[in-house]
Amino acid sequence: METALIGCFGGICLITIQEIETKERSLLAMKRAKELGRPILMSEVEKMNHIDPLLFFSSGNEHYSGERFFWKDPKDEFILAGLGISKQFQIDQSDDRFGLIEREWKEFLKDSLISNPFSQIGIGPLIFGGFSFDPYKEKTVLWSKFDDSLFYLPKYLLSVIKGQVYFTTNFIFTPNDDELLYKHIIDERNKLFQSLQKHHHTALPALLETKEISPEKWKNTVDAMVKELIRGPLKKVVLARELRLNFNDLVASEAVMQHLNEQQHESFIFALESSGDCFLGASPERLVKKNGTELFSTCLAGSISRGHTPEEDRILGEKLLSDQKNLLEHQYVVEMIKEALEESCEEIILPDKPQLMKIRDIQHLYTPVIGKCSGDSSLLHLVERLHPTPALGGLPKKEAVEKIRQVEELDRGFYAAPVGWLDYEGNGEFAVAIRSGLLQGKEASLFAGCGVVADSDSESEYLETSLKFRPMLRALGGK
Ligand SMILES: C=C(O[C@@H]1C=C(C(=O)O)C=C[C@H]1O)C(=O)O
Ligand SMILES: [Mg+2]
Repeated sequence: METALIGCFGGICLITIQEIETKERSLLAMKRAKELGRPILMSEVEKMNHIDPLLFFSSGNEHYSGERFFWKDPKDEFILAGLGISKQFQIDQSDDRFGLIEREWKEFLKDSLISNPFSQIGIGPLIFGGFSFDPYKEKTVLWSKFDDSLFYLPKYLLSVIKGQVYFTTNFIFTPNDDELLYKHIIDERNKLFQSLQKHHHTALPALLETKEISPEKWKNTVDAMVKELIRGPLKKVVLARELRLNFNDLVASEAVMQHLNEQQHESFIFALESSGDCFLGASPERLVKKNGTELFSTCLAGSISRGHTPEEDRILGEKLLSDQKNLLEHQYVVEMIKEALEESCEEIILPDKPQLMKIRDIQHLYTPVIGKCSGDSSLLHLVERLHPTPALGGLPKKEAVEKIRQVEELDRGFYAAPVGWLDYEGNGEFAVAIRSGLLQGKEASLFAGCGVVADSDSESEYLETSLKFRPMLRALGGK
């Protein structure tokens, strides 16, 4: 769509054809809201010149602080940055939280006016958010700003897809709104564009203290778990722990995002703000992506450190590829993901042996999965079937989650759970929120876990979790 200028005088552009269309559409949306007696969404997509998505995210620090999200895929081909909350979707403890989010989103989209002339997924109205790992785990104050399921439709969405920039504005008209709302939104949007001209650079405060939460107790829990796994019937349980960090000033999410973006090229980079806190991370693990009838998932489990030299690194990789304990840890994940996807897929492509995924601080066993599903398969239903895979929960799934609920000291919140987006056409992508942390003012919590099997040794599992803290720790100025 062209943004044709009708009149520009002395650098001030008065009105565009696009604005006239927007105004007409907004009058229609207001009329519809009054007739139907409920809120109506009007969403518009425009093509833009290049805007740095992190700059866009940062530019929201004044007016949209606490209402921002960010998402980038490992290939840098798909980036989303959202500012402001047009509509929030949240659900507390429920057995049907995935289905409820999906139904509420579909219901909300009914009768909406969407102007999107581009055939591209990830533009136009979409919700971004995540789920807690286990809604039945006793809540602590740590995650008080996040509900068990929390998504929002942003007011403004920047999508950078294979270098092309799209800008979506989402307006909601209620039966009581009049033209003033339209004017207000246009003013607000103009202010947002003006703020993009400014340079936003936020430095990180100094890290004063890094505290491991009960490491000895954690190792004892792993030892006890190993004994239980030897007895059966549980085969694998993932146990996680926490680091708590203190800084001399407030930690701005954009400063951490900047570092993650520079330091973690091979990962999904995500951030979700909620009421002043921010959950963010750099995860190498895709849970599921849906693009039309194509599905993509990842089996990722089994880990070893990187070498100091290329030769040492190669030897470590070879060792991982033939290590029975790690291969078993991985195989459990492959079997479960295959079974979960088979229900919705006509065809699944899955290599019979894992390969290596090498990322900055660690290498993993990795099996990519591709599936072909029927067109009406729902992404959130797939997320529900998959979460948690034995890479984050264990095997059997239900018993492992119950065991974690019972023995793990940590309140996982959104850690190790699905985080991602769902658009108005049912396409989207979810990553597993690992290598992540929660920013809370002058403090932060980091999370890391590992797959415990009958063959596990608590000291090496402890060291494995230490490697997994590194990406977030480095991004926060620690070692
Ligand atoms: C649980 C985490 O990572 C998961 C556990 C792995 C393992 O135990 O080998 C490997 C990759 C992830 O699926 C984490 O990073 O916190
Ligand atoms: Mg492991």
